[in-house]
Amino acid sequence: MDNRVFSDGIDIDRTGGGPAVSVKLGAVAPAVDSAHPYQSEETVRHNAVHTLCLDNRNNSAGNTILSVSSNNIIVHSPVGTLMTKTPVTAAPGPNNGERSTSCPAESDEHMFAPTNLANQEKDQHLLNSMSCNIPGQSFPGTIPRLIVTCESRPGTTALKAAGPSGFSLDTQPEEESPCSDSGFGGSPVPSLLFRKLSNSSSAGLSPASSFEESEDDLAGSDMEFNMHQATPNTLVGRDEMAGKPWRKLRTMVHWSPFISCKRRYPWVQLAGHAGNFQAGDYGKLLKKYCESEQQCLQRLMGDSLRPFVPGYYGVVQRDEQDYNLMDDLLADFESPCIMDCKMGSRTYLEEELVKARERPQLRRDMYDKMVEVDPEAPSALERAQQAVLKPRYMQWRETLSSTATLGFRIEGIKKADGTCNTSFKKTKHREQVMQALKDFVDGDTQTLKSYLWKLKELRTVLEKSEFFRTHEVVGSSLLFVHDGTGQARVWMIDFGKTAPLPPPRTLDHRTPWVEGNREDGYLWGLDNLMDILSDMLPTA
Ligand SMILES: O=P(O)(O)O[C@H]1[C@H](O)[C@@H](OP(=O)(O)O)[C@H](OP(=O)(O)O)[C@@H](OP(=O)(O)O)[C@H]1O
Ligand SMILES: Nc1ncnc2c1ncn2[C@@H]1O[C@H](COP(=O)(O)OP(=O)(O)O)[C@@H](O)[C@H]1O
Repeated sequence: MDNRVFSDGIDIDRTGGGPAVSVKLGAVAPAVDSAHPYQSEETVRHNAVHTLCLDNRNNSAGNTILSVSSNNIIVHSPVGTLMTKTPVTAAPGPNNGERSTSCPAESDEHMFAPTNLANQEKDQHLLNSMSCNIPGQSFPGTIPRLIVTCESRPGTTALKAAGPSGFSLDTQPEEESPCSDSGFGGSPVPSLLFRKLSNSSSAGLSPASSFEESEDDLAGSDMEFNMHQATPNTLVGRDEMAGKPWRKLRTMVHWSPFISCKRRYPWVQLAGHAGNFQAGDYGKLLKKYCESEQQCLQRLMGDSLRPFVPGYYGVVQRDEQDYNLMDDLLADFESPCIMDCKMGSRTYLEEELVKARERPQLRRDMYDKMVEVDPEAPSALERAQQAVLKPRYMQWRETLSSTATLGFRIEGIKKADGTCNTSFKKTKHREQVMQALKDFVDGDTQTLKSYLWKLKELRTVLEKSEFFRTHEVVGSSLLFVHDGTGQARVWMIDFGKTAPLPPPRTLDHRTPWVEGNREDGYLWGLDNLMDILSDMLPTA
């Protein structure tokens, strides 16, 4: 991770398709799909409190002042809020300072360097009114460890690569993609659709189900486009939408404009960054290249966790953009039900926190997302600045959802009928999570049991995995997929923020996080998730 480049990762793809893919870097051995033997294990309740720690270490940059009230700890600029959009220079990376794409991002387009206030008097008043009032603590010039707010086209693929072990995937001649006539993959797509979905949420094409009100906002025009492009079998048509408030359509799964080449259904992206995925060859997927993810996937192919991650096939290039080529986990399912669960008690890397201290960047987009969910959430200063720092936003998201209290959160669910819901930002309490899970499995006990079984297998393997012991796994999700045939599988996805630890350090993934220990709460979250699933099963 030390070499990681924090770039915006939002290299907007407007083509929706392109010419042949050519392999650029090393590949790895093909994936296996074997199941590990089940080993019975008691569900563990994690009693440790994942405490919210505050750190008052000094910030050498010295250009921020931390204000703390009983409910908020806020970082702000010394005297100003008149914000000037300031381009952010990505830190030089290992590849000649090139910016990597798709990695945990700090979007230049949303960033503002704090500058002087237009109205110093007003802001001085703000600063005064927000001065530290936690007894015995003062935080001059710092960013805390934790900032807490109270609740309130498919193309053809030529594959030719050799991995470090000499394994190679032979070149295939370029050939016509089976998807090329889909009308999806080859069509240019309006850039509007590909704005960064930092609402995390991708396109749902059908009304959100009734877990809770939508919080995000998709412009009507986005929906217009989606609906015109939607295939009838999975997407809800205009008539069906009649009478439904547009609000209900806001947080829908980000529709990725391609059809799975294997089953020929519209591929679904439940969370993550817009424009990150493209169809690969038969049963494969292209995800925008991210160096840290590539390294993880490559290592995982040689780890005991291999059956629980998408098979990885190396880096390929399409339209001058690098991609990681991996299995499409939906490819073997019929009308799959999908759930994305982000694991862990923390969703940002420690290094992001350090960076935010050293080079604070105000985020207008995150402020907007915050206000949309809870207009009361921003502090007075944040309101004045109309922006927040990324860690502050991430921490707010964590405490708003079940991340901080349960060590995981539901990001999105798509059901067999095509309906999607990504409005789980405020799904925090155990009962709310249970309700969402119940809805996901449609009350089917057998599916619940299958998932619990799979999670037990996964936990057993995680507890022994060399990869897992030696990596900080942040922002990674479990992808749950089942269908009407009785298949139910769980995979680990998204390793963009998974970082190797400096040897000989290891993590147990259950110890509560304090800055510096790099613990991520992954297994604590898994314990809790399994405990909830167990509780949902009828007693014998
Ligand atoms: O879920 P919402 O509220 O939309 O917030 C998102 C997620 O936290 C993303 O994390 P993840 O990718 O783990 O889902 C994060 O991406 P990264 O931290 O990966 O960059 C986005 O940061 P920005 O990419 O900086 O916008 C942030 O805006
Ligand atoms: N290998 C895969 N197979 C099928 N779907 C996937 C796969 N990887 C990701 N997805 C879908 O894309 C979404 C976002 O994936 P993720 O890797 O988290 O993207 P990002 O790095 O942009 O956050 C997931 O919620 C899931 O719906």
